[in-house]
This record gives sequence, structure tokens and C-alpha cells, in this order.
Amino acid sequence: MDGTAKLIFVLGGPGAGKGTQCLRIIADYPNFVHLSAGDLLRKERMSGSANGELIQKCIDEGSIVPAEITVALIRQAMREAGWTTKRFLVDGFPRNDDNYLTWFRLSPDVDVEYCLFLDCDPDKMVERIGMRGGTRSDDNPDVVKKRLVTYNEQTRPIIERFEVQGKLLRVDVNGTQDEAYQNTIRGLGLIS
Ligand SMILES: Nc1ncnc2c1ncn2[C@@H]1O[C@H](COP(=O)(O)OP(=O)(O)OP(=O)(O)O)[C@@H](O)[C@H]1O
Ligand SMILES: O=c1ccn([C@@H]2O[C@H](COP(=O)(O)O)[C@@H](O)[C@H]2O)c(=O)[nH]1
Repeated sequence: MDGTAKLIFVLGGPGAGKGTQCLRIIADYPNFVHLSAGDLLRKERMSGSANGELIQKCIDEGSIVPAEITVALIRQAMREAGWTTKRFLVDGFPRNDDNYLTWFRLSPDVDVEYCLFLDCDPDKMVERIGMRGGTRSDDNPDVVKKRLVTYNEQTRPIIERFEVQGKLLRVDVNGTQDEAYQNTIRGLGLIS
């Protein structure tokens, strides 16, 4: 691929508000493109791809899809969106060691600026998933519990890895959507 693309990973627990904040950012700042790793996987599952069954199984279990699949989908979506002409917000990735190591092995042509960590109390995350309206099969209480375990055991160490590297932007999103948005764009340096 020509040139180095710029990317910010957006992490946080299930229901913290990653998608909500990313959608607000791209509405106000058109040089950003939002890519949700979960959305890319759900779309791939629906496309009749050979990986569809494996993706469905992982989503139903709240476990993590093998990294080669997700990395290929993210990179393909970046190419389709214009690679070097945009700043990418990649939401919900990398979620475990396999994601992290595979991403950096396969993406020397991407400059990871930061990891934006949307920090939210677990009780609020569960409450927010409940308010989403039951549109997702993995929003049922049993899978939500598993997603929280996966987040605590596998994704939190990745967030700490970015912190150790001085690449973590931690933002408090416990408040209203507006308060969380102000904290987010201030954290990103988009307002002072
Ligand atoms: N600050 C907030 N206050 C109250 N509700 C919120 C806030 N942010 C998001 N929500 C609501 O919480 C629900 C979950 O938000 P969202 O889908 O953005 O979370 P997410 O982190 O992307 O979730 P997931 O990891 O499960 O995909 C949505 O119904 C959204 O409208
Ligand atoms: O990088 C990723 C992102 C997502 N998954 C799987 O999808 C579901 C839903 O993800 P959301 O970010 O909440 O939309 C998640 O529980 C995983 O099973 C993944 O494997 N890898």
C-alpha cells in the first residue's frame, strides 16, 4: 500500500460507548473514518464467507475471532476508505495478544498514533447494553457476562501495554453522552 496511514485504536469495555463517540467524532471531523471491528466481523459473517461460522461461534461465546481474519478486514476497509487520506478510528480492536501481535506484524505501513481508552464503570456498561434495545444476539445477559470476562482477562492487559508505551489516552465516559464527547475530543486534542 502507498504511504503510511494514520490510525487511533478505540478500546473500552462492552457498552462503554465506543461506537457512539466515534460516530459523533466523524460527524464533526470529516477527516476521520470510523471502522468498528465488530461491525466488520458481523458484515463478513452475513456475506456467506468461509469464516462466517467461526465468526458466529466467537460472537455467541463472547470470545475473540482469530486475528488474521480481523486484521485482513480492517486493512481492506482502510484501503476502500482511502488509506493515507484519512485518520482512522478503529473501534473494538486489538482485544487480545493475538490481535495486538498480528496487527503490528502485518501493518508496518500504519502509524498507530494512540489508543483511546473510554473508561467506564462496569455497572454502567451493563446498564448501557440493556438500553441498546436487544438488537444484537450477543446482548443477552449470559453473553454479556462472557464478554466482560474476555474484556477483563484479555483486553485490559492490551490497554496497559499502550499505557506503558506512553500511547494511551484515557477518557472518562461515565457521564452523559455530551459530557463523554467533550472529554473525548479534548483527550484527542481536537478542542482545548
Ligand atoms: N455516555 C452515555 N450515557 C448513556 N448512554 C450511553 C452513553 N454512551 C453510549 N450510550 C448508550 O449505550 C449503548 C451502548 O453504546 P455503544 O453501542 O456506543 O457502546 P460500545 O462500546 O460500542 O458497545 P460494544 O462494545 O458492545 O459494541 C447505546 O445504546 C448508546 O446509546
Ligand atoms: O476485533 C474484534 C472485534 C469484535 N470481535 C467479536 O465481536 C463481538 C462484538 O464486538 P463489538 O465490538 O462489541 O461489536 C465480540 O464480543 C467478539 O466476539 C472480535 O472477535 N474481534
